[in-house]
Amino acid sequence: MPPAAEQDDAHEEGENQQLMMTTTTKGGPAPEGLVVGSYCHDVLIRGGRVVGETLGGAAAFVSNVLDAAAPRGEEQGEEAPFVVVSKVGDDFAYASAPAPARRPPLVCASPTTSFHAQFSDAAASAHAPDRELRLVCACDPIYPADLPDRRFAYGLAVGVAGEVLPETLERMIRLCRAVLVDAQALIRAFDGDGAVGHVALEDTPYARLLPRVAFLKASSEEAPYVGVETARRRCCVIVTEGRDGCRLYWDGGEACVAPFPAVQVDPTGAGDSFLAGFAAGLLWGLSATDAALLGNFFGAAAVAQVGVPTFHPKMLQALKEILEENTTEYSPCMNGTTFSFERSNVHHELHTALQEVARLMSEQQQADPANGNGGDICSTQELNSSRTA
Ligand SMILES: Nc1ncnc2c1ncn2[C@@H]1O[C@H](COP(=O)(O)OP(=O)(O)OP(=O)(O)O)[C@@H](O)[C@H]1O
Ligand SMILES: O[C@H]1[C@H](O)[C@@H](O)[C@H](O)[C@@H](O)[C@H]1O
Repeated sequence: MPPAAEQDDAHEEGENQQLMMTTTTKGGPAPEGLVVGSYCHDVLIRGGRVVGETLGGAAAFVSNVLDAAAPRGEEQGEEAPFVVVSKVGDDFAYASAPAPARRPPLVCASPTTSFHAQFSDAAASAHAPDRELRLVCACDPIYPADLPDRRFAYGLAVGVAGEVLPETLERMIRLCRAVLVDAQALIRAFDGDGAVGHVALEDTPYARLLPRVAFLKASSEEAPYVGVETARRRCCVIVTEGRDGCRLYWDGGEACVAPFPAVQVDPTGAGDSFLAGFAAGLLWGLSATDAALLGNFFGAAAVAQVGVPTFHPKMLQALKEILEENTTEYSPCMNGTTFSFERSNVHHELHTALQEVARLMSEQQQADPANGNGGDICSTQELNSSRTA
């Protein structure tokens, strides 16, 4: 007997089933998500010296943003409805940090995934890599059997060290109606020293799954390995462009979405926070191009703080009001067989309102940089030399 959640797979195959997501009227339960990818240890190094140690892993940044911005139904209490499947070792140092404390990882015999991020002293340009990453330890992969045996409205595949296996992504696609994937989960390769490189997506076993993925996000560094022109015929591709914002490419159209201003102190987690903000925007019922504004908003918020950012409750309240004003139903753009991609008539208003919140947030951080440091041990001052305008 197949697991309960897979019993009706047979009739769904060939129906592009993950593009089907029912509309939920506001006031009803908000759609539940599945986030797959491991938390990790990030060691930040500059000039041969450790300048910070922080919680990392896309799952940590993603949980943080979904908790801040995903809609939640009145009955669903304080926490946004999503499950995280993540693996760490018993050396994991951040079990009591908010994201892992709320959604604890599976603890296994291998050590926690750990990255050394080497920051260059040269001022980062918008697209050049501003750090070199080296994988120092890799925890166990996440297997299909590690995923819960039930259905989810949406899934986020956000591995950092190849832990989301092709068969795990395939199972996510079966369990979730819409799957959003970070290309870094699919195309990273590590040399003998752990240095992070990339392989062409087309040469990986993930390529055949693309037509069943809703959105694929890649950084501008990863985009050439994704092959945007081929990939956009299979799913919507979003390329993030650092302080220049992002671009969306779908079959038949594309859009450029403006960034928000930020004083960058640590670029880590910008892409992760972008993807979660984008997913939250879709969940609120925005079109993909409008949802990318929320992605850019959270990407900018991420770079302004070291490690997983903290958000001021007043900022979150303002954001909720803006989203409630500009949307009518959860996920109406995910019904039927097509997403809505185009810029809508709320785009401009949404951008202006979010810009005002971003401005207040940035003023607050400038006035009290300790606020923005989220309690991490890395000195903002030390990383400030990588500031971008
Ligand atoms: N300096 C910045 N100013 C404003 N917004 C930024 C800045 N850097 C990044 N962002 C926002 O964050 C998004 C993601 O950034 P980026 O393209 O650098 O991702 P990334 O390279 O995948 O990041 P990471 O691997 O560190 O998570 C951008 O599309 C943009 O919206
Ligand atoms: O914590 C970070 C973050 O999740 C980044 O997005 C990823 O590129 C790094 O590998 C990871 O260490």
